[in-house]
Amino acid sequence: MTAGRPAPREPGEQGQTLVVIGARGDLTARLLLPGLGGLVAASGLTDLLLVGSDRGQWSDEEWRALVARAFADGDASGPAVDTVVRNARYVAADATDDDGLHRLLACRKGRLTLYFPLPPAVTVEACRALARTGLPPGTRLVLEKPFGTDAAGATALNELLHRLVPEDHVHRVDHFLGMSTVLNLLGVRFANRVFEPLLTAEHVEAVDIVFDETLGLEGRAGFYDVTGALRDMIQSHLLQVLALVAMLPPSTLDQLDVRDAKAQVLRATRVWDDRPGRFSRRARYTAGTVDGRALPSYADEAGIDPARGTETLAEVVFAVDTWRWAGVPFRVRSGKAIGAPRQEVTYWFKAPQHVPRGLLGEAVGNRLRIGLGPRRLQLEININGPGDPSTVSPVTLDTSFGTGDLLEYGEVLRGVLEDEQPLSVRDDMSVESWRIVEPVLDAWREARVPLDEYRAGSAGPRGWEDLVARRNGEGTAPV
Ligand SMILES: O=P(O)(O)OC[C@H]1O[C@@H](O)[C@H](O)[C@@H](O)[C@@H]1O
Repeated sequence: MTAGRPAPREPGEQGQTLVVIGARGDLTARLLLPGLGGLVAASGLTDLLLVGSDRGQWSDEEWRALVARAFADGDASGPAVDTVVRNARYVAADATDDDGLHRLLACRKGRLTLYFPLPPAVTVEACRALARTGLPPGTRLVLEKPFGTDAAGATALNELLHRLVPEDHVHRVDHFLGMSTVLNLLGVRFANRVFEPLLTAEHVEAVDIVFDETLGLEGRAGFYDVTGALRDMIQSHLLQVLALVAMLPPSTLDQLDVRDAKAQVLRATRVWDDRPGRFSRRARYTAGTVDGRALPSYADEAGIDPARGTETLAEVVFAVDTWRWAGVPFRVRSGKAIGAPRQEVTYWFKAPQHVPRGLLGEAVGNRLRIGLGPRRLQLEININGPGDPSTVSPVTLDTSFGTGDLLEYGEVLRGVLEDEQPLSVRDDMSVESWRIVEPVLDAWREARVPLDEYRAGSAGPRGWEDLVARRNGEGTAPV
């Protein structure tokens, strides 16, 4: 998506420094560095100083060994990769403390990018400390979700960030926006005359955005138990996907055009009928087996407070109040520890308005399914099968997407290092996403929606076989 052009520089700048604050955290080794390794290998980026920083004492050698392992995990090799590993440095520092920050800032060469793969409260503390110490001109800040914990928190965080750097130097990372299939939504929708004119309320009955996973808690109790599926997945990644699924065709792929089009969708999005008590569901898993792995009940996982009632599966129906989508339910769901999980966007087309009398068989409404994993596109249509030519039955046209050259984090980091922002979440969107889900969080806090249960490895709670359907604002029958 990005053009591969060199990032603009401040006068006199040479090279760039990427400081990963929280370098010894899980996300750094598992996702960030493998993605960065692929990017370094693909772009031949040798003038990058990669600085790891964390509270604990560590040597440069220990950091370099971690970087080398993670780059190898991302299948990255070659001279540029070796150079970046060889030059990498580690600085022991507490990023919420002025002395630590001074030590960190002193090691930079060229343009500075500070990456915070940290919990929101620590990121805020670090930004407050940066506001005291000051930042070299041209510094870029990179944040991981969640961006605040509610709309007021996101607004306050944005104000704090804007005291440090202008908005166009802030990258709010959402790695779903680096997924090749998510990026493919743009190609599928806007490069095909046969799809885009039909993706409107006139022809589409409902849109589903589902991202269920086999993964359970995976040792992330500290983060997940105060977050839950609604905040972890729907408020962030899936509302970003919804914006791409529903946005008007942008004039160009420039960040301004794409982000304006997405922001317009988010501003128009609200819980269906403004009734979160009715148009949302939540559940959590009990003990079971997923992919041959035995999982304990969520409530029995180490570090969990069962009384908190955190959901591991959430479903919400949204309306997008625009001419194009008026009356079309967007059913968004994400769950953990789901057997045979679905990860896809589905446009459900209305039935044909007239099927000629005499045509036999069952003409089903067409479906366009865009797989987020596995990456494929399926179009369900009606044709006549073998035998009577006037008898129709459904068939599926099925094709795979090409994979991207880079891992998701590599794609996102390319935007960061090349100073392009179409894949990052703009300040206004970070607040809108909270505004959209807050009525659901309130309804759940007030116990207006029961917390259901489902066995780990099952498809979800009994009675949830179909997504919540919303027709004329009533009923729970499938569309
Ligand atoms: O499938 P991916 O790329 O790992 O993305 C899903 C993950 O996305 C993360 O942002 C969530 O915090 C995780 O809970 C989730 O498992």
